[in-house]
Amino acid sequence: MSTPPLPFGIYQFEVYGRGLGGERPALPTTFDGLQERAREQLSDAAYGYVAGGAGEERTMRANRAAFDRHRLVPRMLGEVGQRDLTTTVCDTTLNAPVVLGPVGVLSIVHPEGELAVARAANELGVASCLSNAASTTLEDVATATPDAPRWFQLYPPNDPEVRRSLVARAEAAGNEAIVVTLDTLTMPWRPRDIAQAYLPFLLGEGIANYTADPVFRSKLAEPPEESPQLAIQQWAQTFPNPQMSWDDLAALRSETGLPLLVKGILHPDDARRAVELGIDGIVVSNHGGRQVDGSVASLDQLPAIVDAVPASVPVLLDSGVRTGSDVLKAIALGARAVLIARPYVWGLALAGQDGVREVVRSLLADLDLSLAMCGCSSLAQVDGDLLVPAPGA
Ligand SMILES: Cc1cc2nc3c(=O)[nH]c(=O)nc-3n(C[C@H](O)[C@H](O)[C@H](O)COP(=O)(O)O)c2cc1C
Ligand SMILES: O=C(O)C(=O)c1ccccc1
Repeated sequence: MSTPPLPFGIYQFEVYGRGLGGERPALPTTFDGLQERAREQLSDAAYGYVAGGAGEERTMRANRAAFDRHRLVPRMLGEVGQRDLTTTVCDTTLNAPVVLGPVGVLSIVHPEGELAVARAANELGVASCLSNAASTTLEDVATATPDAPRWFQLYPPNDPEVRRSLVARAEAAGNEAIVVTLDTLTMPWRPRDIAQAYLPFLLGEGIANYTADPVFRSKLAEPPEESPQLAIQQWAQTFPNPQMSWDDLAALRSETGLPLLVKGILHPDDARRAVELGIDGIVVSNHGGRQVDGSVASLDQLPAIVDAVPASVPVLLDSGVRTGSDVLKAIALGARAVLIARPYVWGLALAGQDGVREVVRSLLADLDLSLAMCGCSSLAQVDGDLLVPAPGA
């Protein structure tokens, strides 16, 4: 008989056990604490790039406020000694409803960047989604993630040949899904980066998937190794795609047999239209408040989008998820899973692979314990009945 896997919540006893020997966790144990420590350690430019958002950062605050407008109502005696946090998204079985979301240019916060994230995800068996704007090639990241689900995120470049080549490579590397992000077809107005006059790509960070791409390379007069500046220029011309249309999305749909999710959806009509095109999953997201200042909180749009698509289409959510109770609230409002970004990026900045692992284990432990104390032993039991509006909300 196989023994059931240890619950994620057991992590707290590991911490308390080490405390008996005088050891304390290496990292701060709250999001604000992590961010504050990272600020002390990183350059102003790198810190601002990760921490910042669009405009006055109202949408970043709106994301947090949206979680605060819902309150959980714990239920007693649910017989919750054995918990199951698994869920399924498209064809991928996840051991927990938390995915490490796509974050580009991680070399600006840690030399091991995306590789450290991939290794931490692999250790935990947690799903991760690699950004196409990574500092490491998708092939190297695939090698670092043999035992955990892995997705690839695409910003469709304005050159369809390069797009097809990236998709073919993502398939060949064994990714289980492609996530196409639609909310970043052009760089947004981000005052912190403008103040630093800092765009990491122009320094050649985060373009490894392009400089390694045979089609992209074939269009260069000289190889990137000999003329990095030329490659950067070509990337800067290939990346913006504000002309992208629904027909282009349909073309992408026809170019891959992998499950295709769209990320950045905030309106139910956009979700419906994507599903009509054969899209397999929706990520409700405002990009962590980094794109349109004053735009709606993603959590506030979640219920309408869940209602708009067939139950067979998984709806995921990101932007502002910080704690286990945030994950529960998103699931109670209809999300199949959530993505996180800045929390694990701060873990990476502070302690590389170990830091990512510690941040993600802590979140999963918090989720597992909160689930139990809400009287649920599986995610299927989490629904709207678990929530009430906060007073005044
Ligand atoms: C530094 C940084 C880089 C990002 N790069 C990408 C990217 O390359 N592709 C993408 O789809 N989303 C990207 N995102 C957005 C995240 O995937 C995610 O939607 C958002 O950050 C979630 O909000 P959170 O940071 O509040 O958890 C990035 C976010 C950050 C903070
Ligand atoms: O910085 C970002 O949020 C982002 O998504 C991005 C945009 C262009 C290239 C890489 C990442």
